[in-house]
Amino acid sequence: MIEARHVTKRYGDTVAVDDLSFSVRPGRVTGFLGPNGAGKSTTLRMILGLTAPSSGTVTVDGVPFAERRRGLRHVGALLDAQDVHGGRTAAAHLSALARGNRIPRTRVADVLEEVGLAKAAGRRIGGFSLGMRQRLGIAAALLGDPGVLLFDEPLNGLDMEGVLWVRGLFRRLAAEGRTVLFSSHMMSEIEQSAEQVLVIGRGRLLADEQLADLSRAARGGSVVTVHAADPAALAALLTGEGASVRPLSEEAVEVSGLPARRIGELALRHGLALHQLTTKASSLEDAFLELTAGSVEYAAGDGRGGAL
Ligand SMILES: Nc1ncnc2c1ncn2[C@@H]1O[C@H](COP(=O)(O)OP(=O)(O)OP(=O)(O)O)[C@@H](O)[C@H]1O
Repeated sequence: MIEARHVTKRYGDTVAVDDLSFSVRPGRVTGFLGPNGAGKSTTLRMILGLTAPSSGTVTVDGVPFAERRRGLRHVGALLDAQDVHGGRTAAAHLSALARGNRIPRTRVADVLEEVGLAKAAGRRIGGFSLGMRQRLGIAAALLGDPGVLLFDEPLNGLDMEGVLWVRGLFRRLAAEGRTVLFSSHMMSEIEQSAEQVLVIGRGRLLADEQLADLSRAARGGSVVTVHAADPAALAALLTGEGASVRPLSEEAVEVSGLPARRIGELALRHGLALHQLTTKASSLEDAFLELTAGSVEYAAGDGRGGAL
């Protein structure tokens, strides 16, 4: 369990993290979502004790992480895949980490196999692609068989096969009862991989919800385009049911406030022929943009954009 309580981090005049409180529970994958500069990396660094909060507390299983000896056995993390010694081989890099944390050497071969780098064990990291470095970073996080895992933008640089592999790995780690937290600035990545989502913007918590709830809320706000034989009659019917209806053409209307299924059922009951029903896609992305747009408004006037 990771717990942040009223955590604030200031860099001079910049408030990178602003009174943030949340809990990340074991047994499920939690996505940490926010636009560039929202404060995700700073928060992850504070969880790991690499950056001290200006105020507030962050604990892992009740204890500030910096107070734990042999930390890798408790928390595994991938922060920056590029931050490795290029002259070392993959195996030497992991062996050094294992030594420093009193982790059995046999784990090195195990984790290299796990991330698909067994054949590259003896190659220098300097020649690794970004995707290979991400895999090596994930191997380092897994090395101590920790109960808590943190990943900063773990899907960067991975090809489709790599992305699918990471998703499967996260699900398995969570199913084993571990706490898994990963950051991304893309709702689409979170949507495919996480069950719980923490959304931050400008260092503030904007949402802490199960993805299914966020999805339901977003769907409630979705828009359905309906092509019908008699759009005027359909508009009158749906307006009477509380929907907002906007004509699009002679054949089509745009409906908000009712899901496609209900529109279809109402039309059937009143003998109105429908030719097409289309719910506007990527409504979760819209929900995210709406949430973070509010955070930009909150901090308007300092000249920094909040766009993705
Ligand atoms: N060491 C530092 N010194 C000064 N400002 C910093 C430092 N680290 C982060 N910041 C500032 O804090 C804010 C949050 O940055 P952070 O890197 O945590 O965001 P992020 O959500 O991880 O963004 P990204 O997705 O771009 O990595 C930014 O305005 C950033 O410029």
